[in-house]
Formats: sequence, structure tokens, C-alpha cells
Amino acid sequence: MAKKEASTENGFSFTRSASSNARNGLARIQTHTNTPEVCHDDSTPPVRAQTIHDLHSLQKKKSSAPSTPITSSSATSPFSTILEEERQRLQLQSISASLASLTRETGPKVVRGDPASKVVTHHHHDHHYITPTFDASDSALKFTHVLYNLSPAGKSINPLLRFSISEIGKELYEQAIKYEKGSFITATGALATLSGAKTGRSPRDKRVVKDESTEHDLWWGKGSPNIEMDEHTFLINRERAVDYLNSLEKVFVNDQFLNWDPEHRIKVRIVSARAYHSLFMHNMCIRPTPEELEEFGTPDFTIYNAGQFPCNRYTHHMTSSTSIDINIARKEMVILGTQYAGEMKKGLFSVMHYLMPKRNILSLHSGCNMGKNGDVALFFGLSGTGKTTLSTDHNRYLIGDDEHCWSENGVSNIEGGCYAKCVDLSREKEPDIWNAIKFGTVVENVVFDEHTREVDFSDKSVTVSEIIAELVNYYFFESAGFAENTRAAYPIEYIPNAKIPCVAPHPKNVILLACDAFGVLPPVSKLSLAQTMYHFISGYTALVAGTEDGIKEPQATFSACFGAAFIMMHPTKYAAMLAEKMQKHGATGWLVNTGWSGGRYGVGNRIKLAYTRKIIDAIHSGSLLNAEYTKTEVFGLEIPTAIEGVPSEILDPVNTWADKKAYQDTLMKLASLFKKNFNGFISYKIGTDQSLTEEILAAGPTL
Ligand SMILES: Nc1ncnc2c1ncn2[C@@H]1O[C@H](COP(=O)(O)OP(=O)(O)OP(=O)(O)O)[C@@H](O)[C@H]1O
Ligand SMILES: O=C([O-])CC(=O)C(=O)O
Ligand SMILES: [Ca+2]
Ligand SMILES: [Mn+2]
Repeated sequence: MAKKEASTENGFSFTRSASSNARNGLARIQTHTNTPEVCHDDSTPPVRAQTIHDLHSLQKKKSSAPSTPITSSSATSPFSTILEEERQRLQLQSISASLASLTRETGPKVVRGDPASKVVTHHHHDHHYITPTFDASDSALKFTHVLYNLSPAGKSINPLLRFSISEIGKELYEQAIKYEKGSFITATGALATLSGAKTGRSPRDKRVVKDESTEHDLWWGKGSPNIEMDEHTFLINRERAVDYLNSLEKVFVNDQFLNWDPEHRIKVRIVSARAYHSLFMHNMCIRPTPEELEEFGTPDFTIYNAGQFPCNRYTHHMTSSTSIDINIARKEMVILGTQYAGEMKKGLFSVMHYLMPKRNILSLHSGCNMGKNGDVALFFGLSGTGKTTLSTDHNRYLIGDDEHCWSENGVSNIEGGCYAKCVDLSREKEPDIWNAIKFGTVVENVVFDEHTREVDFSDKSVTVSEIIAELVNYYFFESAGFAENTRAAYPIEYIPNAKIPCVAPHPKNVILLACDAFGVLPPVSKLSLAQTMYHFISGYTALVAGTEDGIKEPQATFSACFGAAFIMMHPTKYAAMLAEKMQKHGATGWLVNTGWSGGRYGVGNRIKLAYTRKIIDAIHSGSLLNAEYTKTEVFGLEIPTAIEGVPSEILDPVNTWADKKAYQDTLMKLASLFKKNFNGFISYKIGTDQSLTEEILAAGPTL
């Protein structure tokens, strides 16, 4: 762990030390040493307690009360106490401002250590609550307690804001287990939770405020993920969310960061009603150090997650009782009517897809890892194509599994955690992800043994059936899929070879992943720059959906930039930036089919993960770059004739199909689907380079 690698290539410095890991890591579970003695005589009190309350109080050793030591003299000097109180006051004021109503005259007022709150027990002078109250309405009669940056291990991240742990202020695990039905601790210590009726994202319910500036900046209309909403309607939903949150006994507030590039770090605040949501975001966003939290100040972006509460369908623009609303100008997002935590993660990703390109930084729906020699690979792909699985590679440093930025400095992860699919997760095939499912990790919608609490990753019964999923896919184009969407969210340092800080030099390889359920794309092809751009803009994968009679048909999905659901500007904007960066830094593009071979879904089989890993190894090592190639017909892809550890006959898919006519027909069918999809882009220019635009158009399949 104390191993250090250092490199200052490309602006980022790579130093990883045990201390930086420890700082970012979660605190360990403490085992109490003062176990009450066992007593065999029923006639005497079994423990040193007169009441059940006393008994329970024995469970917790005072000295082990969670706390992070306040650094050095600042805890004791009277001068610094004043500063500290002032800081706390400002922090509380800021949270209060976040929760303020926009229509009532007086917003929630934060009262610290409110004496009226009977539940506060003062073990330490510095334990306190912050208690926003309304003084202009009936809401003044109740308190909304704010649970600020609680940690899953029972330790407030900010030692200066350690709120008392009592009736209300239980830590996240305890909060979840006590108050959120369906929360359990699994055999390995993860928090199993249910996301409710929605087990995937609802892109059809996403709204973006169209105002003077976004009207011109953003991509609107056909194919765009940005469905418009006006400012006034946003405020109605915002007020609905804020009122709902303020009506609760308590809310959770996370103050965290996005983007490991210190120059372009974004401060985010997440206000939510569920410990599940707070823990999820704790894991997924970058966790501030106590010092960073001290100076947090005003967030750059705030999420109001009132997911348990529906939107009002009489409200303009609402087509269901779910609404995920982004307001760029206000720097706010409101969630109503869905508890699926991925909405927060991907909502913020959308925001980054706006903010970063504004700074000439490319935001990417990709995984990223780095070899021992500093060679960096990006993994693009739609949901379920292998970004997380393939970027989590025991022989390489993990930079991140899903969201990155590519700037002049190199690549930086946007997030502080990973969100892995865990359907059919196997210890043998994906050991690092398997081992990351431990204390602190949130596992969503999994099924486990009632007694042993062993998770059965093959059981998909919580997530909806494929038939419903097909409908969902139809209505909510390209959702992560409600079906088979059991997930694990864990802090990135749970992967042993994660590189902290999560930044890397410019990529050498850009790997486009497609799970081709038609089984006609080669397992790997080397792409020209124009082909890379063609496939990046196409964003192809094929899903498999069930039909009523149980016959499963592959369904082609095209999602520009391998993440049309998250981009905010026109795809060609991102494509131009990618082309420019790949050209400038000499990156090679690859197309890897992680889907079917030997026939389409139902006839052939999914390419063995072990083979895909060998292919990826050969890309990383550079050996594939100089291999011998042949060119395929129709798609014009360069395919290698041999790769170590992979049977050569599978490299050209035609060899694996018993029915050659079926192969040809399926190939032509897929090619025509590509053509049809790309027609939507032919009138656009990619950047300023007209010849590149023409090359890209010519880089698709020829029929
Ligand atoms: N040959 C293969 N290559 C990659 N993944 C495979 C292969 N065969 C099966 N799989 C499985 O496919 C799934 C890939 O999912 P993964 O979590 O990596 O998707 P993702 O691209 O990260 O999607 P998302 O953006 O939704 O998180 C995993 O469950 C993995 O075990
Ligand atoms: O956002 C989600 O729910 C999961 C995910 O990573 C994706 O769909 O790309
Ligand atoms: Ca993933
Ligand atoms: Mn993703």
C-alpha cells in the first residue's frame, strides 16, 4: 500500500501513498472490547443496566464515540474556537439557504444546538445539531434536522461539524436500517437497499430549463435528451421538493466534489431524504477532507432529491409523476417521483457535459485505466458493454469506471466511486468488483438469503421482468435498463489498484465497446481516426429484450457519443473535441465487440470475458498495433489475424457462424441500421475540418 509511483508527465503528478489512501478511505468498523459478561443466573440482572435504555447505552463505549481528532491546537485555542464557530455558522447558513423556500418571506433559519430539542445529549461540548426552523408558517412548529456529511462508518467527515448521534442523528447505515424498509446488511457487510418502483433511470422524464442562454447552447429537438421546461415550472417543482424535504423530521446533506482535476473541480451539494441516497452519493462523489469541507462555502451545484414524493401531473410539461429537472442558470437539479440513485449520478454527469465543454474540456462517458508504464486507455460504451468490468483490471491502475474529463492536463475522473452492474457477478471472473462489495458499499435491488445474508447475484427478481423492461426501453429510450439492473456503488479506493488522485496522462488507446447481440462485429478491430469518429457518433450497442412469446430479438441502440442520454450540446461538438485530442496526442481507436459470436443472440454465445481481456491486454501492451491485419467487407474494419490467448478463428466472425447466409443477411441488416442512424448527422460539420467531416461520412459501412 505504501508503494509510490511518481510521474509528472503531462502536468499531473502521480503520487500515491498510504496516507492519501487512508485519508480517503472509510474508517474501519470498531469492535467493542467491553462486551458485557455472560450471566447464567436468570434471577439477577444480566447486565449492568436497570432499564432497556441503560442497556442500550452500554452497547456504545463513550470513548469510542466517533470522532476525527481536530487537528493540533485549533481545538483548544480560544481564538480558533471563535473562527470555528464562525465557520460553522456560515456552513449552517449555507445549508439553510439551500433549503429556503422561494415564496415564503422567511426561509428556514438554522439554530445550532437548539435547547428545545430534547433528543440532544451532550457528551462533548462540540456536539450539536443544526436545526432550521420556519418562523413564518406552521412549519415553525417543527424542526427539520440536517444530517450533514455523515459517514457510513459512524464518523462525521468534518470534525468541526460532528453532529450528535442520538435519536435522530444516527449514522447512515443505522439510519437506513432503522428507517428505510428493505435495508439490510449483507454477509460481506454491504448495505443492501431497494430503490423502489424505479430500478433504472427514467430519461423520458428528464427536463432541462430552456432560457435565453440554454436555448442557444444546448441540443434541443429530435434525438436530444434535453426535453424542455420553463423556468416557472422548474420553480414549481423546486418548491414542491423543498417543501417536501422541509416537512420531514430530517434531511441528509452531502457536500462533495466532482472532478479530480484540481483546476476544474466542482462543488456539489446533495440534499436528500434517504440515508441510501446520502451513502450512495458519499461513495460516488469525491469525498472532501475535513480541511476542504471547512472551506467548502457555497456549492456550485445543488440537487434536491425528493424522490419519494411525486411531481404534480397537472404541472405543465409533466407527463408522468416522475420528473428530473435541471436548471443550468440556477445551478440546481430537482428529483421528484423516482428513488433510483443513479439519477443523481447521471444528472450531475449531464451538468458536467455542459460545464466542462464550456471550458474546452471534453467530458466522456467512459472508463479509464493506466498501465505500469503510464499508458492510458479510455473505454467508451453504452450501459452494460463493459466499461466497469474492463477498466477494473488487476494489472492496471484504475482511474475511473464511468465518467471522465479530457483536458490539456490529461484525463481526470469526475467521480469518487464506481457503480458496477452486479447481475451474475462472479468472484472468479471479476474478483476486484466482488471484493469491493463490503462494508460501506451500497448494493441495490439484490436478493439475498434470509439467514446467511449471502447475496445471490443471479437472482433478478427485484428488478423488473424483461417484458416490462422492453416496454420501459420503448418509452424511456436507452435507459440503463430497469431489467437486470442490480448494482453496487463503492468508493473507488475499494479497488486495490485504484490510482488516487484519479488523474492520468493523455490516452494512448481509445477503446469503443459495443455489445453486439447480432454477433457480426469482429471481437476487435483497429480503427482509423475517421472510423473512430464514425463509431463514436453512432454509439452503437445491441440490447436483448424479451417478447411476449419469450423469443428474444436483438435490438440495435444508437446513442451518440456512447451516452446521448447525458450530453447537453450537439454530439458533433463532443466529437470534434475528441477528434482534435486524439489527433493531437496520437491516440489509436479500437472497436471491441463484447457481445455475441458464432451467431446472433439465441444462436451464438457471448464472447468469453477471458478472451475480451486478452484482446484488451494486447491493445494495452502495444502488440496489437503492429499485428497483421485484414480488412472486412461492408464495415471495412481492420481485423488482426492472431492475438495471444485468443483462438484465431473467432477473430473474423464469419468463421464462427455455421449459417453463412444468415451471417451475410445479419451483417447487411446491421449495416443498414448504422446507415439509417447516421443519416441524422450527415448535414452536420465536425469541427472546422471539412475534409475530416467528409472522411467520417465515408468511414461507415458500404452497402
Ligand atoms: N466479453 C465480455 N466483455 C465485457 N463484459 C462482459 C463480457 N461477457 C460478459 N460480460 C458482462 O457484461 C457486463 C458489463 O457491464 P459493465 O458494468 O462493465 O457495464 P458498463 O459499460 O460499465 O455500463 P454502465 O455505464 O451502465 O455502468 C458485466 O456484467 C460483465 O460481467
Ligand atoms: O446511469 C445508470 O443508471 C447506470 C449507468 O452507468 C449508465 O446507464 O450508463
Ligand atoms: Ca459501469
Ligand atoms: Mn454509465
